[in-house]
Order: sequence, then C-alpha cells, then structure tokens
Amino acid sequence: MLHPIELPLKIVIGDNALNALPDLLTELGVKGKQTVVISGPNVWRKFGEQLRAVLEDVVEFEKLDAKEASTVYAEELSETVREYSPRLVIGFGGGKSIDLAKYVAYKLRLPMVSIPTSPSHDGIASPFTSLKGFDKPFSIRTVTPVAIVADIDIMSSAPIRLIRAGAGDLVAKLTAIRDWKLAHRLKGEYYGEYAAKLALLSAKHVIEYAAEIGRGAKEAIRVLVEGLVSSSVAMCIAGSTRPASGSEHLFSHALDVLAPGRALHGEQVALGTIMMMYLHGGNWKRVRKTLIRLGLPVKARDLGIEDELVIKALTIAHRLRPNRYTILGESGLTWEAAERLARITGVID
Ligand SMILES: NC(=O)C1=CN([C@@H]2O[C@H](COP(=O)(O)OP(=O)(O)OC[C@H]3O[C@@H](n4cnc5c(N)ncnc54)[C@H](OP(=O)(O)O)[C@@H]3O)[C@@H](O)[C@H]2O)C=CC1
Ligand SMILES: O=C(CO)COP(=O)(O)O
Ligand SMILES: [Zn+2]
Repeated sequence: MLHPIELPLKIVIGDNALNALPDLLTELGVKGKQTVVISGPNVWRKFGEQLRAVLEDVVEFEKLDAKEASTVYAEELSETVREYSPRLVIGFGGGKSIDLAKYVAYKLRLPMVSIPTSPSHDGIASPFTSLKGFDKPFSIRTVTPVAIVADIDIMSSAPIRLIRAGAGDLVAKLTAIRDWKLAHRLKGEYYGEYAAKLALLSAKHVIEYAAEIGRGAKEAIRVLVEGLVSSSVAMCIAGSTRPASGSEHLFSHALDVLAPGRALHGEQVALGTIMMMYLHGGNWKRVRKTLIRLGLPVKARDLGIEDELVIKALTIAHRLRPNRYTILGESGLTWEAAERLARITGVID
C-alpha cells in the first residue's frame, strides 16, 4: 500500500519556546507577510499580549476568534480568513483553536503552525481534525502542521483536568495498538509496526511518570508533551489515526453521539481503555491503577456520565466506524454483555 508520510518540518519544545517564533517564521519565509492567528477568548486574555509581543516585529497579523469547534463555524472562519490573503495560519490554544486552524489551512491550502496551550490530546501535531458536524463523529485528515511550538511554561499553566486528559489520550494507545494488530491478523489490514511501537512508547512514557503528570509537575509536562507529539508523529507515519485510536476511542465517540460534551476526550477514552483492555484479556487492573495515579476518574459517574449511558455507548460503538475493526467485532456487545463489562471493571457500580 502506498501512502505519503507528511511530517512537521520543525518542532520546538521547551521553556519560553514562544521566543523561537521570530526565527521560525523567518525560516518559513513569512517574515513581513500577512498571518492569521486563531485563538479563543480565555487563551487570548491570558497569553495574547505575550504572543503579540513576539509576533508584531516579524509579521503583519490579524487575530480571529476560535468561537466553537464546529464545521459550520470552521467554514465561516475560512471565508473570513480568505479576505486577509494570509501566507500562514497559526492555531494558538487548546484542541478547538488548533483544529479550527488546521481546517482553515486545509481549505485555503496554506501552511499551518500549531502553538498548543494545553497538553489535552494528541491532535497538537497530527494531520487530523475533529469538529462537530462532520458526517461521522471522528476526525478527518486536513493538514500536518508545518511547525509546532510547544511552550512548556504556557502548557503547564493549563487547567490540571486538561493535562490529565492528555495523559489519558496516551494511555489509550495500549488498547488502540492491540485493536490494530487484531485487525491485521483477522482482516489483513495494513499494520505499521514502527508507527505502532512509537504510539505504544508514548503510552509507556506517561505511565512511567504518571504520578508526576497527575500532580501537574512542570518537568513532567514536558514528558507528556513529547509523548503527545510522538503519538502525533505515529499517526503521520501510519497515514491514519489507527495507531492512536481503537475501540476505546469508539466508546468515547459513542458517548459524544449520545450525550455530547459530558467529559473531556482524554477522560472518556481513558475509561474506555480500562474496559477494552478487559475484553482483550490484558491487565486492565493495571490500566485502572495508572489512571488513578494520573488523577483521572475511573468511574463514569465521576465524569457525570450515568450507568445507562455507558452501557448504551458500549452497544453502539462498533457501528460508528465499520471500516475500523476492533475487539468489539462486527456485531458489537449485547446490552447484557456491555453491562457485565462495565460492572466487572468498576466503571459502573
Ligand atoms: N484533532 C484531534 O486529533 C482531536 C481533536 N479533539 C478536539 O479538541 C477539542 C478539545 O480540545 P481541548 O484542548 O480539550 O479543549 P478546548 O480547546 O476547548 O480548551 C478547553 C478550555 O481550556 C482553555 N485553555 C486552553 N489552554 C489553556 C491554558 N493554558 N490556560 C487556561 N485555559 C486554557 C480554553 O480556552 P479558549 O476558550 O480561549 O480556547 C478552553 O476554555 C474538541 O473540539 C475535540 O473534538 C479531540 C481529540 C482529538
Ligand atoms: O483522538 C484521536 C487520536 O488520539 C483521533 O482519533 P479519531 O480518528 O478516532 O477521531
Ligand atoms: Zn484521542
């Protein structure tokens, strides 16, 4: 099978990484050119002046609001951005701002720079975008960010819940990889061993530093961010989200379909990982303990998700992405099997 591997050209990670932007933009050939920054209100209030100070001597820039992560808004934003005829789009914020910037860049065929302000999931450096309103509840391919600037001072100031969720998205690779291998063996699906190992490494890395990440310790945030970037790169190499998303993600997508916005992506996939690891016959108790060390909820009700919703989501998850074979199989779980699974693993009482 042939697929193009598109990787970021440059990744800058570290304290005060924002200060590397002038050199980076010069290298990208956009010095003095028009640039659009897409950012949300909270992030802009907190860090807007800092970014403005770094950008204003290098590029002409316009800041546009990341109002909501929907396709309707992303289309509207693309048309607004077009009017500025920019040479570059910058996403500055959490997943919402990064995804909107990726989508706009994709629509207008522009390069995109990702400046994440929270380590909340592994979309920060991947070519995949997740917005409400696509036909399906999962990500679509847009553009690989040409560069990523991960300022650890800024990212470690994100709310602790977002930090823990990012770690949850990496622990999820434990079952995502098992699902991919299973699909390879049972269905002959392409399996990229290198991409799989890279994604798995990102999970092992956060597991090793779980307690420190759970406390939000600054030195551990760097570990987490490197893991998120490495998982993103695994997706770039695989050409799909396969190394990063399996049955545990299907469970989270099912929750989003049934009851949008209950919990964060990483929190939901983490819960899914406990249950899917049980189905795979792996050490699900160890997954559960790791999530507790990370400070992540291991009970659905602690995320405001009722028991019935967990069971319903488990029964519909297999239908959401029929081309992505997982441990849930083609016919999925019955209500009784789903309830048993959720109870045995302690996700519901
Ligand atoms: N592309 C992909 O692969 C994936 C994408 N997603 C998508 O990502 C989005 C969720 O991303 P997520 O990052 O969790 O949430 P958001 O981008 O919605 O950010 C959550 C909140 O945190 C704020 N925030 C971000 N950084 C900081 C900071 N350093 N300090 C204080 N506040 C901060 C945001 O402010 P503000 O409002 O100003 O932005 C916002 O209010 C969803 O749309 C989801 O669908 C999820 C998984 C994978
Ligand atoms: O969240 C992701 C990877 O962590 C993206 O996965 P999906 O392709 O299932 O949306
Ligand atoms: Zn994910």
